[in-house]
Amino acid sequence: MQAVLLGCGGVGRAVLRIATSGAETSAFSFLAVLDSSGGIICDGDVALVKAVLAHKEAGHSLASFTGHGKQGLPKDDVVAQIKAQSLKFAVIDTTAADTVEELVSFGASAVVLANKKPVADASAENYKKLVSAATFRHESTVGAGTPILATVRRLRAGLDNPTRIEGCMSGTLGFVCSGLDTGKPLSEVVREAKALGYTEPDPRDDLSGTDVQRKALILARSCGLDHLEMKDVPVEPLYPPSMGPENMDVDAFMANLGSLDTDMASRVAAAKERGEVLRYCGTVDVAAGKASVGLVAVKSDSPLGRLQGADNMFVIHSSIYAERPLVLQGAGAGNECTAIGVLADLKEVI
Ligand SMILES: NC(=O)C1=CN([C@@H]2O[C@H](COP(=O)(O)OP(=O)(O)OC[C@H]3O[C@@H](n4cnc5c(N)ncnc54)[C@H](OP(=O)(O)O)[C@@H]3O)[C@@H](O)[C@H]2O)C=CC1
Ligand SMILES: N[C@@H](CC=O)C(=O)O
Repeated sequence: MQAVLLGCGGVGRAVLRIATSGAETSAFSFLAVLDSSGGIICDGDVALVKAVLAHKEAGHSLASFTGHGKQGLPKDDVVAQIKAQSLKFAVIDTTAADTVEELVSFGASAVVLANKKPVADASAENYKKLVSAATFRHESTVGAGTPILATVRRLRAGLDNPTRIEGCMSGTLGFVCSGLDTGKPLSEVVREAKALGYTEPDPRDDLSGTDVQRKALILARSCGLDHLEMKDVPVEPLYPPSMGPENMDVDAFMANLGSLDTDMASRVAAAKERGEVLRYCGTVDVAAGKASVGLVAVKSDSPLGRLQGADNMFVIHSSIYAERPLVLQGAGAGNECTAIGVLADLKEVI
């Protein structure tokens, strides 16, 4: 089965780079690649996919691509050509857009997501439809390549349903919080996280807690709490409403970040006096049917307090893992580790 890649930004390009490098280029075959401008029908031609990747890496849009006898097409034309071929294919979503209807309209046999929005922003009813419409994998939506959803799936398959999962689920906020521990200002660590490809395209998705809220909801739904929706997961933003998307664009937000430095530094200093550090945590209480996320102070020498950089940590409690929980720790953000999760999902569904 071939794959249609929707989205060719940091993560999408890493997917193409890894899939087309090394000896195993035949393991993954791309039918088409699309960005926000349009797309290219690749029909499994690895040399063409590499040329498309180079074109995107040079900062161009796919609509402007020409080469290998192909040229960029409007998205509707790409979709029409894919449908005309009547092939079985998987669609991979590495956009950060609201793609739920688009995904269903592709008529793919399988759906693989790095994009959280189709699963988390969907109503409980649409979530159930999406999950049942095609073979469905979304490992990279939580923990990037760290296999938390596969772990939950395996526990549930073995009838050891998680009762509670808590931990740090944001690479950006992990990086930010451990940077604050070292005395760096908030504005500096957020800029670093953005440059490293950890943040969402709009870093406010991270700093508002919304990205963690989405992950906690996805995790909750994967634990069987599929009645929960975003509004049911309380969240704590790290910036005031005056800096929200309705009041300024991303560049203005980044330029204004320094105004948050002093307040955050005093919260960090107050925690330090108690031997604590700040961590942005999420909790899914399966037994109580609830999930929540927010900034908490934890002991510096606790497992969450010792977490560094963009690592995530998930502490899973279940009947079997009651006395000593199952702990999963690993990179929680980054284009390459996310792409690995996407490719592993793709391998499972093709
Ligand atoms: N970075 C990370 O560590 C992780 C990211 N993710 C998720 O992966 C997704 C991608 O992140 P990232 O690569 O950093 O984002 P980018 O902004 O770098 O890339 C997004 C891509 O999607 C394209 N795009 C936007 N809208 C559409 C659309 N409607 N149809 C087709 N293509 C579209 C953009 O097109 P154009 O190039 O024309 O702008 C761009 O190529 C996000 O949803 C993020 O939450 C998940 C786990 C970890
Ligand atoms: N912006 C997200 C990327 C992965 O989901 C994060 O920082 O965790």
